[in-house]
Amino acid sequence: MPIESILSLDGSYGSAILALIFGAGLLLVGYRALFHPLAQFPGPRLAAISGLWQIWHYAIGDWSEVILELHQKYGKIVRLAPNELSIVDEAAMKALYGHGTTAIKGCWYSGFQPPQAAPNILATRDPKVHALVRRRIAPAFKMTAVLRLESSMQDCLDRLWQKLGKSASEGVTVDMCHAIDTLTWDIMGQLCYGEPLGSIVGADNMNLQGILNSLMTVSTVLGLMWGQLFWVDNPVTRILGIKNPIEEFFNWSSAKVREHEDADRSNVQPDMVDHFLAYRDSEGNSPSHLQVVDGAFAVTGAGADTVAIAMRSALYYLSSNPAVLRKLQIEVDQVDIGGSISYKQTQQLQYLKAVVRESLRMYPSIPAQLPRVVPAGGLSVAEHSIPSGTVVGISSLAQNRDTAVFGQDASVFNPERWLGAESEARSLEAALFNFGGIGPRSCPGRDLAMIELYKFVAQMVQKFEFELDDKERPFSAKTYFFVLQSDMRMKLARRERRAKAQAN
Ligand code: HEM
Repeated sequence: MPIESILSLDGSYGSAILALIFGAGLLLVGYRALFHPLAQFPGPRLAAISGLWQIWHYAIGDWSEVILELHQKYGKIVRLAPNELSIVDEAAMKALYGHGTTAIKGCWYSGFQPPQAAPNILATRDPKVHALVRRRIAPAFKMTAVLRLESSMQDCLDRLWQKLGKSASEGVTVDMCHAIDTLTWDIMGQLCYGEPLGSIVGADNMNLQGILNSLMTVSTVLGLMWGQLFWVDNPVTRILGIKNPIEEFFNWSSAKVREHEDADRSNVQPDMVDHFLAYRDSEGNSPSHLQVVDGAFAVTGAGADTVAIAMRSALYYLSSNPAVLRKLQIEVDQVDIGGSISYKQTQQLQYLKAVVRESLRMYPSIPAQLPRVVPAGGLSVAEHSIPSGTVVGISSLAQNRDTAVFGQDASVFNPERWLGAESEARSLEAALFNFGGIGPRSCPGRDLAMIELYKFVAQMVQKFEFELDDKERPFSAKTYFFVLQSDMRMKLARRERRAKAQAN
């Protein structure tokens, strides 16, 4: 056959194939926009026809702003991707994230599963596997176990107060992003591995937080893409020696657990890794190295930055609302007898509790929707019926500002809303969505986080006057699962009243 005819044959095949692909693409777009079961729900047009719209916003880190604007513009239910909806609805929240839910996590979470590890507590989608993993780590999170570690927590806080006191005396502004990061990494290190980790946050030799931030960025974006972690973990990346943050963070956790396994720890205060190692299943079997690493990996990854964000949120709202700060100072001063305020003392401070709740409500550490798959039988939201198999999620940021629950001032920082009748506060509390609900996949670190938060805010207010250096631009923030904040500069001064109280 002459070469020309082969070419022409190839050419016409080529055109036909192109035309077919183009036609199929058009059909798919038309179907998704007009005939798909989710076509009835409002949302950006591009989001309805392709997942690329959401991937783009996840990649540029502006999802906090996007998800709020979407719900303000379109209402309770918004279409985020061809098969995904975001919902603001208290009843749906309970159905998806409450006790007894049968909604499993969406496949986005597989982007958080380290390839070489045991099933990860956050990423595992199978409820039976998850229940076993959760049981293994549960003893370390009991309130009694956590409270036993309060003095280690206080040591970390005292180190911070010393550093901040020095900056206050020298009159230099402090980057509260870095200062609080070192605190929460110190606490997390102390509680999980028995040693502070704050000094290695951002340090050149071991930028642990930098690795975690890259992990969050990579997993958040790749979780939405076909192939997920294959993009960063494949033969080519391995030959080229391209570093994969998930593997780096995993290897670091594995080495830390190995140190515990190799040491004689009979005479030390047990930390979380000790609790994980001590676990025995119903047949008396101890966990494998990889299973213990999974616990340590998840706790270190989830337990430091989330709390740091919440602490900064409280400082931000306090310094932007001087009357609230003043009222809190007066309350805190009543229990200030010179030493550091304990967790038990914080529980007598009703205004402190209101301030912490309100700042968590306004600025959640994990603001994006947490995707779940609608189970068999579908999900009813208001007058809509959402078919099974649809990916749906509730964003804490949008849910916590639902005017139907929190009133017309839902977007205003107002701690007073928590100070009404106890039943009213309880029902507001039940409508908050900060810790992933109260079901099987909710946050096991909630109590620990609240202890850290109450102690930090009470003691900061007890010891310092503080204000934002630049009120117009308090800090920078990008959202990659967590909100990654940077550059929050504050001016500090030691509190006069304390000096007087001590002199008396
Ligand atoms: C203010 C602080 C915190 C916030 C706002 C927070 C929020 C959350 C949320 C929303 C989830 C559910 C995630 C999802 O379904 O995708 C979660 C899960 C989780 N959190 Fe937290 N968290 C905080 C502190 C902590 C701490 C201190 C620890 C550990 C020491 C921790 C460990 C975990 C773990 C291991 C999971 C996975 C649970 C599972 O899937 O069974 N968190 N957290």
